Amino acid sequence: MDEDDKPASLASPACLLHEVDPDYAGLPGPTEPRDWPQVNRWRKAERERLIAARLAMPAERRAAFGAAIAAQALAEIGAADGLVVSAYWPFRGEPDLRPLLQTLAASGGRTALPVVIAKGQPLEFHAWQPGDPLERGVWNIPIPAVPHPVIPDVVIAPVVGYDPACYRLGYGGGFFDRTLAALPRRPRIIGVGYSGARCMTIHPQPHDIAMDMIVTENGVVRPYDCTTRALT
Ligand SMILES: Nc1nc2c(c(=O)[nH]1)N(C=O)[C@@H](CNc1ccc(C(=O)N[C@@H](CCC(=O)O)C(=O)O)cc1)CN2
Ligand SMILES: Nc1ncnc2c1ncn2[C@@H]1O[C@H](COP(=O)(O)OP(=O)(O)OP(=O)(O)O)[C@@H](O)[C@H]1O
Repeated sequence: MDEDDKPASLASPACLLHEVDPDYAGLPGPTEPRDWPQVNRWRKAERERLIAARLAMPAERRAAFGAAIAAQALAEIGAADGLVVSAYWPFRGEPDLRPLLQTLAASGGRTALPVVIAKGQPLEFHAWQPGDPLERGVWNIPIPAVPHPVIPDVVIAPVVGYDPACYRLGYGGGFFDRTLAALPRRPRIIGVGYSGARCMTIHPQPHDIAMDMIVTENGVVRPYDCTTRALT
C-alpha cells in the first residue's frame, strides 16, 4: 500500500455548496464577468477538496471505479491497432488505468506517458508500455527511462475536477492546456475521473481547452450532454 492508497482519516464529507449556488460561494454566475484572481483562489480550494475526497474513498472502491472507467475508456478508444494512446502513471488517488495500457499494447496500440520537461512548458509524450523501465521525473512522477517522443492520437487525461462542458480542473500547472495548444494536430482527449469530481462549472479561463468526453465509473459525459437531451 503506498501513501496514496491509505484512506485519509478525519476526512470531512464533500461540500456541495458549489453545486447549489456559485453566488453563495462568492463566485460570479456563469454569465457574469470573471474575477480571475477570485476564480484562481476558488480553483485552489476546490482542488484540495476534491483530492482529499477521492483519497478518503476506500482503496477497494477506487480500484472498482478504476476498472469501470478503464472498460468504458477502452470501448471509446475502439480499435487500438496503430493508434498512439497516452495515459498516465497514477498518483494522488487517480484512477489506475495501467491495465488499460496493457490491453492496448497487447492489441497493437502504441502506448505512452506524459513527461514534464519544465514548469511553464508543454509536456512531452514518450512511448512506454507496461514492463518497460521507468525513472523518476519532475515531482518524482515515474517517466519512461528511455526517451522516445511520440505524438499521441488519443490523450487520456486524469481530472481533479470536471464540468458538464467537459472542462478539466487539473493540478494547477497548466500542463495539459499548454500541451494541447502546442501539438501539431489535436488528439482525441478523453478525461477520466470519478463521478464525485463533477463541478457545476470549473469557471473556464480563455486558455482552458475542453475535452471530447469525460469517462467516470457511471458513464460517459460529453460536452453539454444534458442540454442536448433536453432539446431532443
Ligand atoms: N498521473 C499524472 N501524471 C501527470 C499529470 C497528471 O495530471 N497526472 N500531469 C498533468 O498535467 C503532468 C504533471 N502535472 C502536475 C502539475 C502540478 C503538480 C504539482 O504538484 N503542483 C504543485 C503546485 C504547482 C504550482 O502551483 O505551480 C502542487 O500541487 O503542490 C504535479 C503534477 C504530467 N504527469
Ligand atoms: N496555453 C497556455 N499558455 C500559457 N499559459 C497557460 C496555458 N494554459 C495554461 N496556462 C497557465 O497555467 C496556469 C495553470 O492553469 P490551470 O489552472 O488551467 O491548470 P490545470 O489545468 O489545473 O493544471 P494541469 O493541466 O497541470 O493539471 C494558469 O495560470 C494559466 O495561465
